[in-house]
Amino acid sequence: MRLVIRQDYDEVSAWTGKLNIYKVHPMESSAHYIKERINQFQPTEKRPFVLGLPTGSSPIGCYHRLAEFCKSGQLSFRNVVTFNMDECVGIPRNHKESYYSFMQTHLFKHIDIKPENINMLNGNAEDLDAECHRYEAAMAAHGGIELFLGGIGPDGHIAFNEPGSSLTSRTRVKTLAYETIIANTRFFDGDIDRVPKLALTVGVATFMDAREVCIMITGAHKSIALAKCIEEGVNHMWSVSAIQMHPKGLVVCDEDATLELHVKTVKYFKSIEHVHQSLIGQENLGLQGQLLPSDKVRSLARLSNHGRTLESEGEPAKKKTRRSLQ
Ligand SMILES: N[C@@H]1[C@@H](O)[C@H](O)[C@@H](COP(=O)(O)O)O[C@@H]1O
Repeated sequence: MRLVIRQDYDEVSAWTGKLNIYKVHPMESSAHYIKERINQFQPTEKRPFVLGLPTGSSPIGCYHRLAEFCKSGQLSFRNVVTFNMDECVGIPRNHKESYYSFMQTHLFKHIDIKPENINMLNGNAEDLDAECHRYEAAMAAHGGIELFLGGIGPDGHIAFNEPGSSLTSRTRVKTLAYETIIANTRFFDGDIDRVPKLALTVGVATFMDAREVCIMITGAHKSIALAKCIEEGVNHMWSVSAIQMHPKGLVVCDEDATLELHVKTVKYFKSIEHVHQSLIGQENLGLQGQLLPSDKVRSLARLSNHGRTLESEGEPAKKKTRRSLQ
């Protein structure tokens, strides 16, 4: 799993062009990352790129940047098929707080996606269980999800997989946690009676089945969840922690979200990114395709080893060990 740390929400959403202290390659932040993935895939009508999408405040900046890419001709959604991860039960589709409306407002009406390529769960279906089965079958019929983008709640849930959700869960009807219902009153004029208590959601296993997953985590209020996700074991009480089992998992977070991580963990992932960029993003380091000079590699290695004794420039390890034993 990779952890990419950006300065703030804007940098997590989309690289803005300004350099941060780590001078990291633009494609690493969410919108650029998605653009690169879709463009590299070279989707066609017969072989579309299948993208999983979340709602919430976390992806809004990323969606706006994707729309800009589309307008400027750097990206097209013509051969992209999308599957949203969840939907509330019992809210009319055109209600301003339905996830359908959210997606129209923030992404779909600004891009060139074909309406028939948009897949969303129907929270008003007569048979909700059958609707969930239909959704799983539709994803499978498209060969599965290529890249699933996600956000999390402060309690570490992905989609609506509230704490205690089975890590093998599939798309299903879910009762929302009291905290989530309270959090959602902000969308319903503070009136708890109007807040949906049920939702349809992809399962943890549905999400993790994607060939690649990318989770955006911003804000100090999600820092405990990030620490649980990164530094502790896989645990159904923090469903996002299942990402540890994913062969291609990426978490993009801001500095605020790292508050509860060990300094050592933050330094470790930053140093890994340095080395990674030295191999794939040379232009940002001013290197035109050649490998980093050895002194740079040595100083990066020192960083990534958290201060453990390392051979220093030109000095054999043996000599250093002897000296430190004296
Ligand atoms: N079902 C959604 C999740 O998919 C989302 O990740 C979470 C956090 O939302 P936000 O990004 O606004 O913090 O809210 C809801 O619970």
